[in-house]
Amino acid sequence: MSDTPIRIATRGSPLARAQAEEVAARLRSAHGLPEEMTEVVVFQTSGDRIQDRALAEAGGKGLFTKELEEALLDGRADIAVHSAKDMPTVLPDGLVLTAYLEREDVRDAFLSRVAGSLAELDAGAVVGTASLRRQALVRRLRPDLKVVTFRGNVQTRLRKLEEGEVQATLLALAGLKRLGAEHEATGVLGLDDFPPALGQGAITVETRADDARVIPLIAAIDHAPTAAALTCERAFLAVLDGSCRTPIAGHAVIDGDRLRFRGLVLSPDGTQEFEAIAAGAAGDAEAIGRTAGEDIVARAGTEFLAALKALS
Ligand SMILES: NCc1[nH]cc(CCC(=O)O)c1CC(=O)O
Repeated sequence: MSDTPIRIATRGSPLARAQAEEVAARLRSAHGLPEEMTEVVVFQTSGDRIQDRALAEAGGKGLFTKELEEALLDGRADIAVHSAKDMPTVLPDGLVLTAYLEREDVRDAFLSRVAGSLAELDAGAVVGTASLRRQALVRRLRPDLKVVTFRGNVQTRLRKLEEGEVQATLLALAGLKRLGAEHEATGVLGLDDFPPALGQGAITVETRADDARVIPLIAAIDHAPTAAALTCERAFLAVLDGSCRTPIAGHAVIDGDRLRFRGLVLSPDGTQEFEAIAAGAAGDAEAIGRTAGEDIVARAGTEFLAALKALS
């Protein structure tokens, strides 16, 4: 191997940097590389610049990845580290997802200073979240709450919670854990009531498709069960993801060589939902996800899905 460092592109948020450092550390330990062989390079993305509106309004998917992918394509970086949840289902030509690290807890955390759980919030209490999935799931469980769009990094959100701007918010437990801020969670939401976003809790590594030096190095840190789960979830999303305005949730679980999947599409107000449950061999991950997506399209009808698109 040449002794040129592997340049690792990341966003600048504390969570993104922590994830990039984790990939760097795993790469060094998998291959016995010295510290100076990995170099984390920070890029600002549009998603980081836009702070005043819901991301779906600003263009949705791709906002956290585009600038990192441009850096890969023009050779300013060798790999890009992303939250799998933020990855569009279609990548630019010439780029591939080469590895997934072992998945963290996929569940959402409930954070509040005034209630121990979503069920304990007073009627009319304000819940802040920018995620259409979380908005729809909250409304489905508690139509009496007031749901508002709420952005910013974890620190900003905690401050707004402290100042009483909202009575509760929801965040991925995985992100809190990676930031060493798990203690900020008031509680953890159950998977039945609160299925995660496709890809939640998983870190993925993107490379150039023709990078013969880096691809074998990255492949060594891939976690096969996580990769199978994510292949299923991304296939499901690819069928349904006509619009980033679609509240959509789902989760594949690998148990030995078996895969179980549950996917859900909701109306934004949480009153309508379409669920698909599927299982099969882990080796058929992609087909299971795709079939589950097609099953929902068939039942929900293009009309329901088109109505969601029309919202954007
Ligand atoms: N959309 C932002 C984003 N992308 C990934 C995570 C958390 C970490 C993960 O799911 O792996 C978050 C923040 C959140 O949803 O709380």
